[in-house]
Amino acid sequence: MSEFTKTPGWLDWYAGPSKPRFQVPAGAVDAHCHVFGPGAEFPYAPERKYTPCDASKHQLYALRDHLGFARNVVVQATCHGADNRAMVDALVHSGGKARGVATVKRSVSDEELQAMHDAGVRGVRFNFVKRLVDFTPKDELMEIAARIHQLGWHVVIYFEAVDLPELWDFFTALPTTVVVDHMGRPDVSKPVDGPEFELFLKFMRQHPNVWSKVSCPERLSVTGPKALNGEQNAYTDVIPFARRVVEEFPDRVLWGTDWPHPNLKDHMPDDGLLVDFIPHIATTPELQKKLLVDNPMRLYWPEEVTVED
Ligand SMILES: O=C(O)c1cc(C(=O)O)oc(=O)c1
Repeated sequence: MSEFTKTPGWLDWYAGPSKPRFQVPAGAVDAHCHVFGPGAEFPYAPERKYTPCDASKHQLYALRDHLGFARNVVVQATCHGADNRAMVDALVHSGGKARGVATVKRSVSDEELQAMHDAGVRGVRFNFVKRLVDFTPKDELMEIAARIHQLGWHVVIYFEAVDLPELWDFFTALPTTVVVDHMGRPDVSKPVDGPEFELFLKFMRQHPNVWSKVSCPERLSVTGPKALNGEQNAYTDVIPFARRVVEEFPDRVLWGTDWPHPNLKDHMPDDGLLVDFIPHIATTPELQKKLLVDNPMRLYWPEEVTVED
């Protein structure tokens, strides 16, 4: 038994998800998901802002198989702080089918970085969402970015759309590939061609090293409908935003389930129905293959990608 008590109101991940109607292409990668603990084996960090339910690597890999994915990218969840043991353990037990994104502090040693590299870590995550993490000075983050750049890793950034103007100079100074979580969390009640989302598109347009995950419609949607009870047209208000990014930057987009969906307050989606959301935002087989196979393979398993002339 874990000694941890879940945050009040915590929603557990959806047990018994439906089988997706949309069949993902062969070799598809769920490029954004997490493990939580289990807390008894990998304790949650003292500085965490929430205490989740457990969500183990075995449960994650069972979901991968059920949904038809071939691989995962396991992103360090903030409830584990900079203690990457649960994430690294998941990579090590994936049979080479998972790579990871870590959270590190300035004090991390070169040996620790190399050990994480050997386990399959290929990026670090910088989080600017105030409800999730305490502030880290930008000079510390820039120092980390310079170090992990030498390992060929990239930086994943998580921020809210309203904070992009203030973070712009820092983001555009990063020396690595930069991957934005969940499209920079647009307010989808605002127009897709309005100034806020236009700034995000400009960020990607002007900086070819910037990629975006077109994930988390369940987090961004205001009007729904929710991916529950067989709903095949879920989260319609998010579709124009995600489709816009996929169509303008087809070679720089990634998709992930975000399982086990930390901090959802309203509902917990059926992950099978989340997969059925994909063809609404990547509308052709070509776009789907780039989103789900070619792009994540290029970023996370480049040694397996053969370059075509
Ligand atoms: O919006 C969130 O609450 C959230 C949290 C985390 C995390 O705690 O790592 O990761 C995500 O991708 C999203």
